[in-house]
Amino acid sequence: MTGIEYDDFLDLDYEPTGTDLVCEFSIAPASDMSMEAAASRVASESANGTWAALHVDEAELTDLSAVACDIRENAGPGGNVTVAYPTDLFEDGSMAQILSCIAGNIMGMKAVDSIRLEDCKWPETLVEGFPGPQFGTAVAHEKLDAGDRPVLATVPKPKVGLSTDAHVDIAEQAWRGGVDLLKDDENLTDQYFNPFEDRVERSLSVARELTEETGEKKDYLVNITAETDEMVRRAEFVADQGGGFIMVDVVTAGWSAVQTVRDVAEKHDLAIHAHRAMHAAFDRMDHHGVSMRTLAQVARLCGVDHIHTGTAGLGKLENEDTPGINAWLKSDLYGTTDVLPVASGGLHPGVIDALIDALGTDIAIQAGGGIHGHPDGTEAGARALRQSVEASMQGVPLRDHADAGNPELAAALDKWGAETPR
Ligand SMILES: O=C(O)[C@H](O)COP(=O)(O)O
Ligand SMILES: [Mg+2]
Repeated sequence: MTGIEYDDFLDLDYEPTGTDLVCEFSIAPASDMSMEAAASRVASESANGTWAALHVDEAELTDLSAVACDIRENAGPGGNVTVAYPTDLFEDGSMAQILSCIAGNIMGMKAVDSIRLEDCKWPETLVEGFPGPQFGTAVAHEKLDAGDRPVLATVPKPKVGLSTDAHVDIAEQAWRGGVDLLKDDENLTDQYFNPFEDRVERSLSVARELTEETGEKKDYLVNITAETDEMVRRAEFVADQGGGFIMVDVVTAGWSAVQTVRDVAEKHDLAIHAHRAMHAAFDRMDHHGVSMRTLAQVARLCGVDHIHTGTAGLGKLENEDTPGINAWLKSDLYGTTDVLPVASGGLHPGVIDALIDALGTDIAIQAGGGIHGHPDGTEAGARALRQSVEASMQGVPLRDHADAGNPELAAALDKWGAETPR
């Protein structure tokens, strides 16, 4: 018999192996607990331990213990802890099971006042169990005609309440003005004022007309978010109607549902746009929860092609490490396809130069209010966005480009300047 106790989960001499999943946590221990005591409890509870010392017949047990192997204390309370998990702890290809370990019970333990999962280093053996994205950044030329510029998208506003007629009319103007993609908002799914099937059928029919008219491929990020079987049905409907993209609210729908949709997407050659509504419930507090960086990693493994990663502080959302997250999404991960990061939330033509400076051109830019709030309407707003992208890519100051025969950009700059909205 062997006794398994909390101390067994702490080994500061342990070097993680190439098959360990290595997680970085920031931890504030409970006031009566040392960092070592809190770290060993975190490693224990997230792997195979519990609060009581256990007496187990070693012959009957596969050792799946995690190891708290590095502790860096901060000047203030708490610090960072590295925990290494053996791959065998995890079920192949089950994101739900992985998260129930590394971001499960430990988030609420008394042993820590707060705990945040900051980052993960994923071993190849775990990554191989997931499909990863099908298209990633390649959507810009494989499914669209964006070339080297950012992919441009717009969400009709108000986000809900528009009739299908109004929705399709706005879509037509936006496509004609120069965006590549119409996008549903995160809370527009299948409501009576704008039913799913009618909206999809009519919008995609207009997308085909505008593709013909403009010579640029136009498509639609259709929000299929619903109960999982219904999402599958909606994805199939989009494919039947000739659409190339589906959108899922990945956090509210759940990662297992995303995994199911990923399989269906492959059968129908659909790219997946991930909206992250509710992410901030996990990642907004810098001392507790799960970082957006980690959520983005999870999304890439589960196989989304695009994901929202913020606006580097230039839009309406809280500033976050958008450049760092985007770099991870495009980094080498044992040959896994990359992900196209989406900048969205309070963007308008007057901030596009700064956005491209911060994030480069290999992104999607979504502007809702920043297009439809243009003084001359949606089509002018879309033109202004496109002109702003052109200027930024040529290194021409936005005002100079506006004055050089781009009145739509001039009107947008007169209205918004370079403000970052709140
Ligand atoms: O879903 C989104 O990303 C938004 O609806 C952003 O809208 P906005 O561009 O008007 O802020
Ligand atoms: Mg939205």
